[in-house]
Amino acid sequence: MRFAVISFPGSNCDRDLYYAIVDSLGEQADLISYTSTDLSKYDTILIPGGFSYGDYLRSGAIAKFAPAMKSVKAFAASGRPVIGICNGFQILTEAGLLPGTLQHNTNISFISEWEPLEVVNNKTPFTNQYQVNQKIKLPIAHGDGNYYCDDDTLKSLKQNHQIVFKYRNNPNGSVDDIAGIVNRKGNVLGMMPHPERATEKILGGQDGLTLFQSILNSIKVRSLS
Ligand SMILES: NC(=O)CC[C@H](N)C(=O)O
Repeated sequence: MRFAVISFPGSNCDRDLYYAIVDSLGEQADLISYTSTDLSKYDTILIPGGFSYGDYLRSGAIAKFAPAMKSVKAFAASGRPVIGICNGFQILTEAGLLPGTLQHNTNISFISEWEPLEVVNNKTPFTNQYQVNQKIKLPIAHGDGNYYCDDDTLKSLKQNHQIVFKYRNNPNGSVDDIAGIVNRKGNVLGMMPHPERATEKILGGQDGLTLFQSILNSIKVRSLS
């Protein structure tokens, strides 16, 4: 299984993701540049956290124009898994691959802490190894994590079971306590918490490793069918 981690100017969680895949999960990964356009040898694309282009204009607003993003869109359209974590989630909403947007946290502060979450939907390629309603704990580290969408979008997110993770103690003002969503097809995930920072006990918890194991499982199941 081969994962691509796309580094943008200002990404700072790309190495954490690489480490999580190679050392914690035991699979192959490449750190690739935002200028790369050939994603053909990868099974999953990971868009890491950080401050791409210094968060100028809005978080993720400039990264959406990076050459790699055209290929990410084609990759997503083919039904293969794409994950955006934190700034990666912001990039995916800006690129139109996920609905809604990420606003400043309601307290206008950068929040860095471990956060209790609930797995709302375990029928996705990213969560199939969790139990439904499982309580987990992952770190967050963001200033713009306040997920917003209009009422119609929220209604359709609920109807299509696109809400995947919820905060149990909403830290940033996100509508409906949303911490992570998938697209309608279910193959693109965006989430503000950092699973890559919770893949070993020594890091404070392993609840993030289950997410990467879920992807492995879904790719294996797909290749058998
Ligand atoms: N850890 C991150 O990815 C930070 C995301 C983002 N730039 C913010 O502060 O909101």
